[in-house]
Amino acid sequence: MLKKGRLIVSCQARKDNPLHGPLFMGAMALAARDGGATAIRANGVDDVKAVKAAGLPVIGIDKVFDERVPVYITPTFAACDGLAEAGADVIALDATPRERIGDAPAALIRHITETLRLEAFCDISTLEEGLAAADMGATYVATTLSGYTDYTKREDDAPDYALIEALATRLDVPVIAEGRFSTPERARRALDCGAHAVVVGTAITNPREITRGFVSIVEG
Ligand SMILES: CC(=O)N[C@H](C=O)[C@@H](O)[C@H](O)[C@H](O)COP(=O)(O)O
Repeated sequence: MLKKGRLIVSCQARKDNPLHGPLFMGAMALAARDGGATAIRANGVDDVKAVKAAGLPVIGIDKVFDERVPVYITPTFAACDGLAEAGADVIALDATPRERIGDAPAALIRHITETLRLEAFCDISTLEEGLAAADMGATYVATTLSGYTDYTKREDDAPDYALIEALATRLDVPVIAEGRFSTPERARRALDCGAHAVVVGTAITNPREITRGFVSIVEG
């Protein structure tokens, strides 16, 4: 079980990011551990193996992009199996009912919890999706996709505090806050809204985006 009231750090860098790859993501995980993170979220088999060296629980995902469908976070049994073999302790998946090439969320959750005997971390974007994920056997329900599905896209960059509160009120399974926690104050507020733990990525592990944020304010 991921510890309550703690910070989880997401160490991810896409191919176009100069920090892409297990060498840098492994180092990010060590830095996050030394800074007090309780767990690490990482993408892909190579990065999951690398971040394991930090000795913290790892939430593994495997982003598989296919332009025909919107779902890309751990869409198949094969992706789950690869992450389990790489040493993930928890597997995160897209648990929205959107069109996908791959396996249905309910089947993936069963595969993770019953066959692989790991924890299933369900990324959702609405209250209804969170309730459905819990019914399907989610170990955790996370707000990761709020603002990223067609029907939740919004202009502002604020985290979805109302969703955290609504989920925490309705669910017995732990609710994890993830997405757009760009300051320590925002992350703290997630816990005050009832989140079990909060995941922070960009604001801690993406120096390119952090630099962009400084440049836009310093240089106007
Ligand atoms: C929507 C989507 O694909 N989110 C991804 C999920 O793994 C990552 O790109 C995010 O960086 C992560 O959720 C952490 O969020 P933030 O970087 O805002 O702290």
